[in-house]
Amino acid sequence: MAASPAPDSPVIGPRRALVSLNGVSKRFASGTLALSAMTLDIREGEFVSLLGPSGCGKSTALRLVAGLGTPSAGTIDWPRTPHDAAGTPEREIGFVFQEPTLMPWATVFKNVWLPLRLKGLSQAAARDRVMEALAMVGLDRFAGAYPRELSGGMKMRVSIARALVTRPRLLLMDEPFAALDEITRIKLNDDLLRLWQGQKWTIVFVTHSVFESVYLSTRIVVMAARPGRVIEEVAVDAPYPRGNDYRLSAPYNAHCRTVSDALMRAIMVAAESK
Ligand SMILES: Nc1ncnc2c1ncn2[C@@H]1O[C@H](COP(=O)(O)OP(=O)(O)OP(=O)(O)O)[C@@H](O)[C@H]1O
Repeated sequence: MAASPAPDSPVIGPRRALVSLNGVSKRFASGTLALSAMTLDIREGEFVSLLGPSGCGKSTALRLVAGLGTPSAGTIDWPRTPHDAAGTPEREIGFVFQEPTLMPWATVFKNVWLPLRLKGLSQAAARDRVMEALAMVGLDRFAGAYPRELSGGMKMRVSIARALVTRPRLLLMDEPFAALDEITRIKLNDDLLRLWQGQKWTIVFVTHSVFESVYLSTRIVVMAARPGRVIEEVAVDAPYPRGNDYRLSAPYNAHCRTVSDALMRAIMVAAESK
């Protein structure tokens, strides 16, 4: 079975909640109950994946955590984050979408500068941080390039750099690698883990892939649809750093089987509630 986590592994690291969802539901104006009574603590340093079939509310949950919309019921609490005078938490988040959504007319540098520019930082004042973010994703030599000159994987790296440039504590990633080919995806999975370990972020990662979730995560939240809800949680106790040996190991396969079984149960529960 799985080896014990290393002493400094995030699996057994600090356990304080950075953000807590308490009975969060979301019903859209169309009447769709996208999320029903979701309760989940995201603890500092965790890599949590939300896994489930299409329509189970993964993106809705992520968007609510980002403050892009409000819950219809329940609360999202940031117990360790300062709040402004109106009581709004000063979320320090970065958001990465499935599409890189880069400005085609702007250089890589200017794309990554955007969040700092919106905060009022001039190009000169932002330069060091933009270059630092580009170096993190291995693209500092491409600061002057335009998106059309980049491969799909490079565009996604730029999108990640743009999310990192504000130095967020929480990185929210909505199926960021789903549109990439297998080899690029494996490479970006490895790079993301390396960055996560180095920078000690907290990550919430939405995916459809059992294999990707087991490779990356400390914990996997399996969700079902109609209505969107949490069905099971699976802790992945394999130590980091994880690499190709882990991908080919018996513990990895065992975790994939456990998570795959949970996903099948989620699909069946949703089918019964049709
Ligand atoms: N703005 C909206 N207005 C109305 N319904 C919505 C809206 N956004 C999402 N939904 C519905 O809410 C449900 C959950 O959607 P959501 O996108 O969160 O699921 P998901 O698990 O992320 O799906 P996928 O994996 O396909 O991206 C779906 O039935 C979807 O059609």
